[in-house]
Amino acid sequence: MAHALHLALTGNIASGKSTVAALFASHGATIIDADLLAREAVAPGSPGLAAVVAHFGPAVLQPNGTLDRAALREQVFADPAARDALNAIVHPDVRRRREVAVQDALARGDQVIISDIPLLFEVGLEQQFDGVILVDAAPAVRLGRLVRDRGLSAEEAQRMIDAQWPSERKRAGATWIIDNDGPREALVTQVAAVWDAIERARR
Ligand SMILES: CC(C)(COP(=O)(O)OP(=O)(O)OC[C@H]1O[C@@H](n2cnc3c(N)ncnc32)[C@H](O)[C@@H]1O)[C@@H](O)C(=O)NCCC(=O)NCCS
Ligand SMILES: Nc1ncnc2c1ncn2[C@@H]1O[C@H](COP(=O)(O)OP(=O)(O)OP(=O)(O)O)[C@@H](O)[C@H]1O
Repeated sequence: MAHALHLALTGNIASGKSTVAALFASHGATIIDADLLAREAVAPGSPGLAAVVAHFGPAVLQPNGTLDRAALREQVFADPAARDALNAIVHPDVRRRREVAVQDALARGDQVIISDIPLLFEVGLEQQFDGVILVDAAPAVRLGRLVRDRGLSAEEAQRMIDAQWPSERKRAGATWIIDNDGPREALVTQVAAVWDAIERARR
């Protein structure tokens, strides 16, 4: 009988994970997005936000009480110790939220659950999944997207790229690899091929 699978989707910043996740969703996958869970963990009024302000100071708050993401980003990508401190505040909560979301999906009878986890390998979570889908693109391509689509300076974009493992190391640990250096259209066929392989693995 077919059984449910819980897969991880990962890839370095601006590789195209969210774009690929949307394509998997159109095939029927349930997507659990760690970046979204990380935002919930520091929502206004949350203990997570209070912990961030206690550590980083009130300068990371906007006048309306929400997190000033750009201000925090500048601090954490300039300093590995600051990044570790932020990760230690946010990651345990993200993990709890993901476990709840996975249990909810399984209880609904969802058959293909894909957790989008940017830092899967850095954090060492890859063994917890039935398979790992890696989205990859060359650093220069990703840098271009960060500058073009997110309005970052080249220096800040490079610091974010440098805060993650090089993709060679991630490719070695992936079950399936989707290359996204080319046009968006090239993703459709690659995602369909991985989806077929997932369906075969469920049987
Ligand atoms: C530093 C923050 C405030 C910057 O917010 P911003 O809106 O600019 O970016 P966003 O959250 O959309 O993240 C964009 C990408 O940055 C990269 N990134 C984010 N945090 C980290 C980190 N701690 N280490 C390495 N890369 C990271 C990921 O590739 C992520 O997809 C935010 O990224 C954050 O709270 N990070 C800590 C939580 C975390 O680790 N998130 C990543 C997955 S759980
Ligand atoms: N093949 C492509 N060609 C051009 N632009 C692309 C392509 N794939 C994705 N993009 C764009 O690049 C940016 C990053 O893509 P996306 O948000 O899917 O990546 P991500 O890996 O989820 O990023 P992040 O790590 O920042 O969350 C987006 O603006 C997206 O529209």
